Amino acid sequence: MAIIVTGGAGYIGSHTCVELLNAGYDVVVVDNLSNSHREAVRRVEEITGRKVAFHEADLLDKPALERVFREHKVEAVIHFAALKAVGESVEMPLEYYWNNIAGTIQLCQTMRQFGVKKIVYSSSATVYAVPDSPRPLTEDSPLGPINPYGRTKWMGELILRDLHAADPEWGIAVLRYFNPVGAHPSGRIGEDPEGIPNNLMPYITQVAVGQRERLNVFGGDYPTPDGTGVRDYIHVVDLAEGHLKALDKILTNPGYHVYNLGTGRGYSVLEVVAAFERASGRKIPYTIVGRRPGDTAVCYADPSAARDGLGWAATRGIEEMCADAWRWQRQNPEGYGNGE
Ligand SMILES: NC(=O)c1ccc[n+]([C@@H]2O[C@H](COP(=O)([O-])OP(=O)(O)OC[C@H]3O[C@@H](n4cnc5c(N)ncnc54)[C@H](O)[C@@H]3O)[C@@H](O)[C@H]2O)c1
Ligand SMILES: O=c1ccn([C@@H]2O[C@H](COP(=O)(O)OP(=O)(O)O[C@H]3O[C@H](CO)[C@@H](O)[C@H](O)[C@H]3O)[C@@H](O)[C@H]2O)c(=O)[nH]1
Repeated sequence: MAIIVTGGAGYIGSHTCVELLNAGYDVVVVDNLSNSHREAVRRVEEITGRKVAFHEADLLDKPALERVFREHKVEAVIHFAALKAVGESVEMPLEYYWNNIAGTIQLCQTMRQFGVKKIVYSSSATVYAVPDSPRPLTEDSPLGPINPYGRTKWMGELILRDLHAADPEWGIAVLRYFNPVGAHPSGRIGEDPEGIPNNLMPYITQVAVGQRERLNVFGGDYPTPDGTGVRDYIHVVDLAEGHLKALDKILTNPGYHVYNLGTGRGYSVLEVVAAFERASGRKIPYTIVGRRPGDTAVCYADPSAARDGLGWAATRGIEEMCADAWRWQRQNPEGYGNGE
């Protein structure tokens, strides 16, 4: 029996494939490589010493998806495939709704057709409404994403909830990630953003390696201890392990489950910069500039539902996140390169 990983060539998907293979699962990756490289899957095989069944296919290509389900005996699906750039989603809402929503619907239709009713879904802390005052977000905090990308993640959740209400045989785990960072400790797989990174950690690592001159810190006047934004950074390997726990859960206990995956601890931008400097021995020059539109002051998880419901808690701290992000960047200054 195999697990289909959609988006398995991507950042979080590739790390999850490593954990699945190490735990003995057979892994089938479905990815259109729109934001990833075939090389990532080869390196997953190298790290684990196991083979991955790779299908270069788009979730919107129904016959291709059916071929995958026909070829493999599929037990469950972990669904990472999505477009994820907030700014781009504002410019291209139709592409985002089409890819993320139509892709999810078509995947679920095909699953139903082949009698596969277990799915782990990648959601995001971005589905939460901005709280009036900083407090840890629990799964029943008010929802209200403020950009098209966030709305696609939220709509995906609603579709899955309705699916479970209509057919309770479905086992669904919705995982709301906070801020995934870091890389596999081997330094062989990691985050490989195209162009100028939007996110803090890849920007910092590119400054450290000399590809960018200095970091712009977006806002120094937030109501936080040092004035910079606070986020709940989570090591991507902790996140990957959370997916295995979620898979165990739905394989043994159908239902509709929602869990935050975060550490419960927030770090400011300047705290991350300081931790990275300690981990890398490199100085990160920075300038404090204006706030980035759409950013909130503070965002961190209450991770207790995942602890109680999945027996999962993040174990890797900020130093390890920085050390692993740095090793990946240093060993792969061009990411996976310009190849496939
Ligand atoms: N990285 C984050 O900060 C973050 C935070 C919260 C949630 N998420 C969610 O986690 C998931 C994985 O994110 P990631 O950071 O690994 O992104 P990523 O871009 O590295 O991975 C997504 C993968 O999906 C593939 N893909 C996209 N559309 C596809 C389609 N229609 N058919 C087949 N493949 C397709 C891409 O080629 C890519 O390999 C996404 O659903 C994202 O929304 C990410
Ligand atoms: O060059 C940069 C980049 C970021 N930041 C700050 O660093 C923090 C983290 O920013 P970033 O890494 O972009 O993460 P978020 O803005 O928290 O958004 C991420 O986390 C959300 C919640 O999971 C997801 O929805 C988004 O897709 C994902 O980009 C924020 O305070 C930013 O203002 C900077 O100061 N300079």
